[in-house]
Order: sequence, then C-alpha cells, then structure tokens
Amino acid sequence: MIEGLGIKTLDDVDVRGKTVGVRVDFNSPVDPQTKRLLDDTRIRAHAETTIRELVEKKAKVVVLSHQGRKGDPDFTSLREHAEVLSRLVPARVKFVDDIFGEKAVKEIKALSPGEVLVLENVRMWDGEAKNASPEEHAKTPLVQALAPLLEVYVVDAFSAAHRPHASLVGFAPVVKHFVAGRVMERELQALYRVRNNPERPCVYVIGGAKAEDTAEIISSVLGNNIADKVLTGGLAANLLLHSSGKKIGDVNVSVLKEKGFLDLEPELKKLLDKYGDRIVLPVDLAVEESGKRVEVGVDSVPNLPIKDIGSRTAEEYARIISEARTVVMNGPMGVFEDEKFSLGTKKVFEAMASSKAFTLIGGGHTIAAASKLGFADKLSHVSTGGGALIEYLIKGTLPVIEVLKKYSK
Ligand SMILES: Nc1ncnc2c1ncn2[C@@H]1O[C@H](COP(=O)(O)OP(=O)(O)OP(=O)(O)O)[C@@H](O)[C@H]1O
Ligand SMILES: O=C(O)[C@H](O)COP(=O)(O)O
Repeated sequence: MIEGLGIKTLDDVDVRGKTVGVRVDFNSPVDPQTKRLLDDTRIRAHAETTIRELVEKKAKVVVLSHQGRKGDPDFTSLREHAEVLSRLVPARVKFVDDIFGEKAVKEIKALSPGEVLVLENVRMWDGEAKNASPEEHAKTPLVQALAPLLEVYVVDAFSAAHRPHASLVGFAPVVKHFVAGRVMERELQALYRVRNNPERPCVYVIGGAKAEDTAEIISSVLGNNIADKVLTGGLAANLLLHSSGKKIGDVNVSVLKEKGFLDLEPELKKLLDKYGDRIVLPVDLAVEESGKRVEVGVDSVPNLPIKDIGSRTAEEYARIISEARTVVMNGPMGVFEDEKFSLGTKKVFEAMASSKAFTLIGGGHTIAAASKLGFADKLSHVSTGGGALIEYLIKGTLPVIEVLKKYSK
C-alpha cells in the first residue's frame, strides 16, 4: 500500500502463475531519420523493477505501452523496445505486432510463467488516446478483448499518468486486481514528500525553456504554501526579470516574444507583487560576447544573449539550498549543453548533492544535465515524468492517480 494515498501495490497481490497486464511508459527519444531508439532510460526503469519482479514471481507478463503520437516522427513500433527489454530481464521476451486482435490473444494464451510478451504500440489503435472515464474506456474493444485474459493489471506508467487513456484507466473497473507498479510507487512516494507534505524549508528551483509552465508552478507551490522559496533560472528567469521591469536587452526580449511568453507577464507581475522575495530572481547573469562568457549585473544587461545565471546568483542559490530540507528542480539554470554556460546548473546540482535535503529533479533536459554533469546518482529521486511531473507539481495529483485511489484492489 502507498502510505497517504491508499493505493495498492504489487505487495498486495499474488501474481504467481497469473497472467498480468502491465502498462509501462516506454516512450523514448527516437532518431527522426533512422527511427532507432536514442535512449533506454524509461525501458530500463520499468525493466529493473516491476517487470523483473513479475518475471521472478513467475507471472505471465503482458506489456502495454505507447511510443510517440500518431503523425509524429517518433511514432514507431515497440519491436525495438522489446529487443532492448529482452537484454534487461532474465526471461524470454516476445513481441507481437498486434494489440488486441487474434494474434495478440493467441500469444497471450500461449505464455508460460516467467515469460514476457510486448504488445504493439497501443496508440496504433485510435481508441487509445482519448481522455475518458474508466467506465467509458472499459467498454472499448481493447479492454473487452484483453480484460478476460488478465487476472491482474499493473499501472506503472507515472510519466503518462496525466493521460486518462484507455490502457491507463480502462481496465480498472473490470479486472480483479488493479495495482500500482514499482516505478509508479516510487514516484508517488517521492512526489508526495515534495509536493503534498514537504519537510521545510522547501525550495523549488525552476529554470529551462518552458516558461509557460513557470507561472502555474510558482502560483501553485506558493499559493498552496508548499514552497518557501522559488529560485529561478533559464528563460523563466529572463521572463520574470522582464516582467519586473528590468531591461534585459532586445535580443532576449525577442526570444521571449517569439515563444509567446510575453503574454504571461501580467500574471507573473501579479505573482511577483504578491509573493515578493519568495520568488528569487538572479542578481547577475552570464551573456555570450564574441563566443565568451561575460557576467553582468541585472541592471546593466547589454544587448547580448543571456545564457546562464551569474556566479553571484549561483552562490546565493547554493546558500539557500544548503539550508533547505526539501529541494525540487525542473529546468536547467542555463544553456548547460555549452560548458561555458553550465556553471549555474552545476552549482545548483552541487548544492543539492551536498545538502541534507530530500532532493528531486525532473524533466528530460534536467535529467540529461544531471547525467552529463555527474550528479544523477547524487540526488534523492530522479523523476521519469516530463509533462506528468509538471502537472503533478501544479495540481498535486493526476487523473491516473485518482483512478488508482478509487479502484486499486
Ligand atoms: N537562458 C537560456 N536561454 C536559452 N535556453 C536556455 C536558457 N537556460 C536554459 N535553456 C535551455 O532550456 C532547455 C531545457 O529546458 P526545458 O524546460 O525543456 O527542460 P526540461 O523540462 O528538463 O526538459 P523537457 O522539456 O525535455 O522535459 C535546455 O536545452 C537549455 O539549453
Ligand atoms: O513522454 C511523455 O511525456 C509521456 O510519455 C506522455 O506522452 P504524451 O505527451 O504523448 O501523452
């Protein structure tokens, strides 16, 4: 059981010899030209926990997942994902290029205990990616065909838990056992600690390039008195500085304008007025001049691209983090891909790694930065969630979590 949420887990069901459906999130970066997988982080996360456990307990494992969205370049078969999985679990792993037709049903019925079958990309069926209730999805051909074969259904796809889609919620009303997998369990335990009941001081560090989420996260974590302070970097900081009336250089204003972020300024101005110094803005920045890092005060920003927070700001952020008991980071402090502008991100990671706090990071680029800079294994929790993490930080729950709370049995 997941404490505080009342959600049943694999501890609460005997899967030995049973046919178990497990909804994972194998959705991974794909090379747009070769269509080959570029990263196996998510496949590994499910393989090394939930799928391995089900195999060792001699369940007959049926894996469902999506990859990409119809029409996008990363919308591919799960055949390669199954090949990657077969190298990560001590079991025979089969793939079938079918989802719930005769071929899939035949392969499910042929499974032996300890074997794994990966079904085709569930979004290749148009009925999957629709937001609907468990009861509506339970009537669909996917659930009607597979539910009679599955004695247990495990929802492990935290990073898709903001999607009330058929394979995520549709089995809940009709299978005998509906539980959370180990990836879901660990994510919820960590996120409950940082979003629903954080130890204080609680500090959120918001950076990166998706400033459209910034206002919602800041409003939520300060408005709900979750975070004591929000430290800002990346384009989010540029936008907040501009909202506060600072001159950040036309070249930087143009970037914000092109991304449509200037429309957010009235709301951000209200947040700055309402929360004052609980929203911490940079006091210095790093701009690129003739290919070099040049640090400038926020009251004297030249018309040059801002690419990082400055050293003084990084030191202040590190000091605040060092006094925190909970730290959440989403979005790098600068263009960390260029070593000259990785200082701010590195300083924040260093402070998190050496702090006494419970530290959580999330977001594809944030995780990539932590890996590149050598901090990924020095943090309390690295979330697999992208959009799901952002939505959880804003709302404190997700549609699939609410379904697990209601139906897990
Ligand atoms: N000052 C800046 N100017 C321009 N780009 C920046 C700046 N600071 C950070 N970035 C860029 O922000 C990007 C990551 O932002 P994003 O919000 O996407 O992070 P994330 O949420 O971890 O990633 P994802 O969206 O993949 O989940 C990085 O590629 C980085 O180069
Ligand atoms: O990568 C993700 O954020 C999840 O797999 C959800 O993907 P989606 O945004 O296509 O539903």
